[in-house]
Amino acid sequence: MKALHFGAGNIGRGFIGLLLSQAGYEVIFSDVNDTLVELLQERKSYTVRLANEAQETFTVSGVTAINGKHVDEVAEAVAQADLVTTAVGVNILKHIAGGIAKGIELRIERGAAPLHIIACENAIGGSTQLKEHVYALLGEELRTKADAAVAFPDAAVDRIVPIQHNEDPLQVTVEPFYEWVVDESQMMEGFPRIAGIHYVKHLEPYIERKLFTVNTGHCSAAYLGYLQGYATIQEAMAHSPIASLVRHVMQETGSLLIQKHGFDLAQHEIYIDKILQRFKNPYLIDEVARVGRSPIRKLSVNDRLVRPALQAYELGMSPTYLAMAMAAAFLFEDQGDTEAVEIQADLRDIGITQAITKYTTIGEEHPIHQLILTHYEQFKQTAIS
Ligand SMILES: NC(=O)C1=CN([C@@H]2O[C@H](COP(=O)(O)OP(=O)(O)OC[C@H]3O[C@@H](n4cnc5c(N)ncnc54)[C@H](O)[C@@H]3O)[C@@H](O)[C@H]2O)C=CC1
Ligand SMILES: O=P(O)(O)OC[C@H]1O[C@](O)(CO)[C@@H](O)[C@@H]1O
Repeated sequence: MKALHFGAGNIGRGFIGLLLSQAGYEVIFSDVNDTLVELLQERKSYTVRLANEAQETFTVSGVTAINGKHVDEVAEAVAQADLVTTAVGVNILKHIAGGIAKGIELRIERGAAPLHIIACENAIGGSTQLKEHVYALLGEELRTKADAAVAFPDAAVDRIVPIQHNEDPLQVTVEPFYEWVVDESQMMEGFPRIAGIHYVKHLEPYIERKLFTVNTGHCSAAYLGYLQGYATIQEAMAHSPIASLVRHVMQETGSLLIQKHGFDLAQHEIYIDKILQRFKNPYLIDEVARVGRSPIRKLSVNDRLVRPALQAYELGMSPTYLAMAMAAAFLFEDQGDTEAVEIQADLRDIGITQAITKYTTIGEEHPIHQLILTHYEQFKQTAIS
């Protein structure tokens, strides 16, 4: 069985590629990074190390790669695959849609078996978003045929894999924990289950619990850590006022999740505690710049800060800690991050009031807008204590 995975980066090699290989798939990566592609083609294997005391190491073998810049090669790989997965970044999905659309066309011409395409990105409805990009490239007749031949089940993926600075560019160090949840209600009948994936009938509670706890908490630690001058999440979380604020943010989203999805309070506290420990993992060095990356995406209406804040507000809560995290996001500067640079330019040109509305969609009349503004002004005056 062949799995074509888009994105031979940290999650691609350190999580999805590893799990699919262990489940018996021959993994073919598609990437636009020539070095990664050439090394995978040459060596056909790489190692994954667990970030714990034992430093257990796995060798993933029988893998190869194709260059994602060669669309016809990508299309042929899609046509021959038994499964397609992605971990390229949600903003990149539109760039891989062309090869996937051509591949689907080939599959339909050849009468190939049905295919599942699973986007493993930090986003609500990642596979659905990919489907929209792909379908936009197919004519009406092909779209109708694709409905019967291809499914795009949404997924939630959780494993912390920092940016790597290893001598061997293919080696990847990952935290021991992982969770991959797939919406089986969007799958086609008779598709073989993959060991290691948790299939659920309703994904929303799982993706919201993960995105609004792990990702909300993590980016809060990054933005607060940045304000305090820390370079890594481990350093930021060792500063107890930051660790305490991050817990408050997660408890705020926790109240929402418990009320909305009926999670058990005690179990959710345990979930939060475990995640705080994962952030502090002393065997990983996770840069604030990575975890805070793409602040425009992270401040957007359907992402980890604004979405839970608006939902909490609708349920009668005042999301003050989420507003604090958003305020900190507006102060995040990184010359290497085009989104952070764009926000800072807008702050100079249009000011914070209009920037809040522009990036979060939360208008000046909304109480959350005022909360963000208040925290922003406070952060500009005083350090976190
Ligand atoms: N690193 C982590 O801990 C986690 C990341 N994620 C999500 O996984 C996705 C990937 O994240 P990372 O692995 O950290 O990023 P990464 O930057 O390490 O990997 C992304 C890979 O995609 C490749 N790529 C870019 N454009 C491409 C294209 N057109 N075709 C094929 N490949 C292309 C890049 O060259 C890179 O190798 C993101 O959506 C992220 O939010 C989800 C859970 C955990
Ligand atoms: O990949 P993104 O969405 O930029 O955000 C980084 C996030 O990815 C993760 O590494 C894994 O979900 C989180 O630790 C972190 O919040």
